[in-house]
Amino acid sequence: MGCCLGSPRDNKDREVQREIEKDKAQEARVHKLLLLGAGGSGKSTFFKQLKQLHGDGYSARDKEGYRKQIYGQVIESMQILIRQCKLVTGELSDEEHEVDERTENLREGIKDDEIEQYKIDEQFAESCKYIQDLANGSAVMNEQLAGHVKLLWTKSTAIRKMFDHRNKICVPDSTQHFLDEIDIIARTNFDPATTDILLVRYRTTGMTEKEFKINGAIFKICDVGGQRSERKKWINFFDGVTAVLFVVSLACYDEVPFEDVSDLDANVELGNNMLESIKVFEETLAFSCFEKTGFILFFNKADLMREKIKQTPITSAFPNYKGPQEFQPAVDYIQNFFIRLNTNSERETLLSVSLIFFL
Ligand SMILES: Nc1nc2c(ncn2[C@@H]2O[C@H](COP(=O)(O)OP(=O)(O)OP(=O)(O)O)[C@@H](O)[C@H]2O)c(=O)[nH]1
Ligand SMILES: [Mg+2]
Repeated sequence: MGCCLGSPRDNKDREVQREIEKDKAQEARVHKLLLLGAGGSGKSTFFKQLKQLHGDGYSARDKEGYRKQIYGQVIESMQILIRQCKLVTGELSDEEHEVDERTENLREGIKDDEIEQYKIDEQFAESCKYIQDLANGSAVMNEQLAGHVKLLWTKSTAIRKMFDHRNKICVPDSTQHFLDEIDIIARTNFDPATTDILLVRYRTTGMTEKEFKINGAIFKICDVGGQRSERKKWINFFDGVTAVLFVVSLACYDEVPFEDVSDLDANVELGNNMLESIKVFEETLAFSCFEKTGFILFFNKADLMREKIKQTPITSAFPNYKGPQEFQPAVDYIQNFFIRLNTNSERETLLSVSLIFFL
């Protein structure tokens, strides 16, 4: 036997060692980027955009999932709009009313002599009942349902008026897009377009990861849920993170957090999504495992903010802001506010980027 030939066992060990080293080298080449941010800030939308631009696009299975999410959003939004109209006009039974006690702040935004305008006309009673009777979490669509949705959306002034308060009742901005297109959505062969896929609102649970090759470098991007209950799981994904991509919605400064509307045990003290976002950012910066981790801040939903600032000043979240209620100075203020929250000089400089949205 030649001296350089080892036993089969030695050979096997060497092979395993080689495999481990190969894996390590491969891992070292992969940059793990963790998408963090409060619920609804736009993490999954960014992830979907990457999938479209740098991944293999959306499979038939993905599209089937998005189709259901769109049906779910249409139904849930309509149920909320009907329910809130009934709440403000005092038409809910005592039992139902109790559940919705926390949305009383909505009443503050409506003058007493305007309340009657939120009463859904009797002619829409059947449509309201049909939609309200659908089980929680329904994600179905058919001609009859689409007919009821369309009738309420196009003919009921109360529903339209309630939609104007969507920031307080957790109806996503993008619901308008889907309600306007209800005829297309209801077709049996409805094939969601890229815009539909990017606009659909679906609260992430758990974590989704995917590798992307961008300009020769390999990035593993991890998308997690940002709702309060989801944030408790974040720590499980902190291993080996190259950088945190922290997403902030510029348009959330007048929105009530989802949990403050839906969770009876929630601490509603904050009551504002921008303050929630600031709190989450501060908490994330404070994790000891991120002491030397680079942070990239993404300021998102600039298109919505540009419109919103014409009506609503940012002082609802930033009472010390003294600048003009105009897009650019307000955005500069918000970006600086976040950047200054990083007091750790050892951490790589925060980079502030505005996401360019797809529309
Ligand atoms: N108009 C507009 N809508 C946006 C933009 N970014 C995200 N959205 C919409 O905002 C909603 C919430 O976005 P998501 O990506 O689901 O938010 P998220 O951070 O993943 O939320 P969670 O999964 O709950 O943590 C979706 O309906 C998106 O289509 C934007 O730049 N402009
Ligand atoms: Mg998400």
